[in-house]
Amino acid sequence: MGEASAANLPIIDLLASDKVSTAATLRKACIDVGFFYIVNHGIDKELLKRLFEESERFFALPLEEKMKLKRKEVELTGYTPLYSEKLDHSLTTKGDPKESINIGPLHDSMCHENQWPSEELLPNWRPTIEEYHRKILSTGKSLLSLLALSVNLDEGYFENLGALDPAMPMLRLLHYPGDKNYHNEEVLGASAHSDYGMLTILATDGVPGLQVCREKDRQPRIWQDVLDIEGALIVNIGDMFERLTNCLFRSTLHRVLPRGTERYSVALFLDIRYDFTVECLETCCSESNPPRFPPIRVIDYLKQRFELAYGA
Ligand SMILES: O=C(O)CCC(=O)C(=O)O
Ligand SMILES: [Fe+2]
Repeated sequence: MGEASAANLPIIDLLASDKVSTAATLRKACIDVGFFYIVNHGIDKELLKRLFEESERFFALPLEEKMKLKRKEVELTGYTPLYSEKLDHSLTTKGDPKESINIGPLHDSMCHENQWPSEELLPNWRPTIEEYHRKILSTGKSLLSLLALSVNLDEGYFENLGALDPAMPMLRLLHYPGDKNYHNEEVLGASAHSDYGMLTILATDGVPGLQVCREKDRQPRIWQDVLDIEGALIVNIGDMFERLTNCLFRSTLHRVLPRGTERYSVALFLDIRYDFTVECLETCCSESNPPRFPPIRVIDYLKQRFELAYGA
């Protein structure tokens, strides 16, 4: 595996005063690569530090403790042990060398029942995770307003439609233990995939590994490193948003390449109300560019995707 070049992703300032110009930069970023950094995102350094400390504490628990929170067959929430998930179904390897825990929406939800480690073992875990969950959801909602602007819709478009009532945020804490077989092309921390939902906001501990491939159909694939920028979070457009924009915005292929170093990351996968029907945005289609996909309910779409990933 040769050295990869840096992806040099654009930076979006969420507090910039000129929203129109920010939306234009965002539009270009989403059309070009579907990946970008955000700064002034409302999450302070101190919270991120606590979040990563709690994440380390959880993954350091004995497997037996973690397995008490194991993701149940029909649920998306809970703990997924090493090698249980394979993001690239074309691979013949046994699964990705990573473990994770998913925490679903904090509001009452019929769809997801959250499982928390015992307070005795990890007293600060739940309050820290809940604080981050709430704040990053709020960041995600600001970003959705900006994305609406960037496709020439009203800032309040998704909110006014009721699509965020409630929004469906899924927080995922990930741990890559640092695989000894990292020289093997097939053993990747997270194999090549695009994300399913609307958008993903990622915080990492700064350990490199994330890579993007701008042209998924080109062979051989060219991978670029997404380097850490102090204070910035990484955002990517998911397949559902790509679908909403009739493929104007890109849901870009990415992967995590293990470098033999332990790595932690926390991803927020933001989705809209599950019973909502997604169809092409009116500003993204025309007579000469008709919708490429039929309308589909969010829940039906996500189910299809998760069944493939978990081999359910
Ligand atoms: O850990 C990372 O940096 C990325 C994880 C990821 O792409 C995912 O879980 O979808
Ligand atoms: Fe991903």
